[in-house]
Amino acid sequence: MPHVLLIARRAVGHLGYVSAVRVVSVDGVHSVQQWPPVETQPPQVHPKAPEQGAELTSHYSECFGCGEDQPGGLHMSSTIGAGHVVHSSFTVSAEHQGAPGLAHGGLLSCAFDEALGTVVGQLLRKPAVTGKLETDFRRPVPVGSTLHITAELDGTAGRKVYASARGHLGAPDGPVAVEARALFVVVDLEHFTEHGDQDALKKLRDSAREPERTDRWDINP
Ligand SMILES: CCCCC/C=C\C/C=C\C/C=C\C/C=C\CCCC(=O)SCCNC(=O)CCNC(=O)[C@H](O)C(C)(C)COP(=O)(O)OP(=O)(O)OC[C@H]1O[C@@H](n2cnc3c(N)ncnc32)[C@H](O)[C@@H]1OP(=O)(O)O
Repeated sequence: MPHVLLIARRAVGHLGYVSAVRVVSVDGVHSVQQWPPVETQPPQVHPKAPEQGAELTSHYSECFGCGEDQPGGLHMSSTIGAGHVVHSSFTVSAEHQGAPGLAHGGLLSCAFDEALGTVVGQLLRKPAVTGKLETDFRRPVPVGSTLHITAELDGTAGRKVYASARGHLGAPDGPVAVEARALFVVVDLEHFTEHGDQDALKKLRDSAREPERTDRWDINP
């Protein structure tokens, strides 16, 4: 029976290097995993990042994770927490099932991609994409339940940004049902202009210029 135990989160040395050490035991064979997997610098929150308590609006109205104009999306909402943290919530509906009455694991991973991308994008205010996403499913997540996800910036190494998240079932202090870790890679805006859809990019730029949306990230400053 696989078993994972989070045993330490510590600051090391004058650089403030943050590391979590996980002992993973599979069929009695133990291995130690370090997170972040490389030496990192403490994340530098952008001076224009939203303040603690700010309720975030969608970064893109057609985003599958948070967009209000995406009927089949997850419709997640997020709030800035203390330090390097964002709190997000995701309510599982019948459209998200994988087994009768239970959330599909891939959709849960998607919710964590969104929560982790939000903490990276909103606090660093740099364009970044998911390079790697790892998810641990600890408990079944029933339809109708809400996952309260706390995502945290763990450190940066050049263009690499490491973040991790825990999803509590039913309440912010409920049992942990899902955990995830991700590597995001900071990219130039050309990543989106070269590979993305031009009409959709124009829509995003136009909405970012709306006066009431000055809280939005400067996609094209
Ligand atoms: C997506 C929406 C963005 C819209 C922006 C608008 C507003 C933002 C504001 C707020 C944001 C709010 C919310 C965001 C919510 C959700 C976010 C969802 C994010 C996604 O869902 S996004 C879609 C899925 N995502 C992709 O579509 C990426 C496809 N991919 C690529 O585009 C390239 O693959 C890329 C760019 C990743 C790297 O390519 P590259 O050529 O630029 O750089 P390179 O390969 O050199 O990697 C540099 C260093 O990362 C290491 N590295 C890379 N990948 C690794 C891996 N898998 N494992 C271990 N290490 C890895 C290398 O080993 C090297 O490390 P080192 O520097 O040490 O050598």
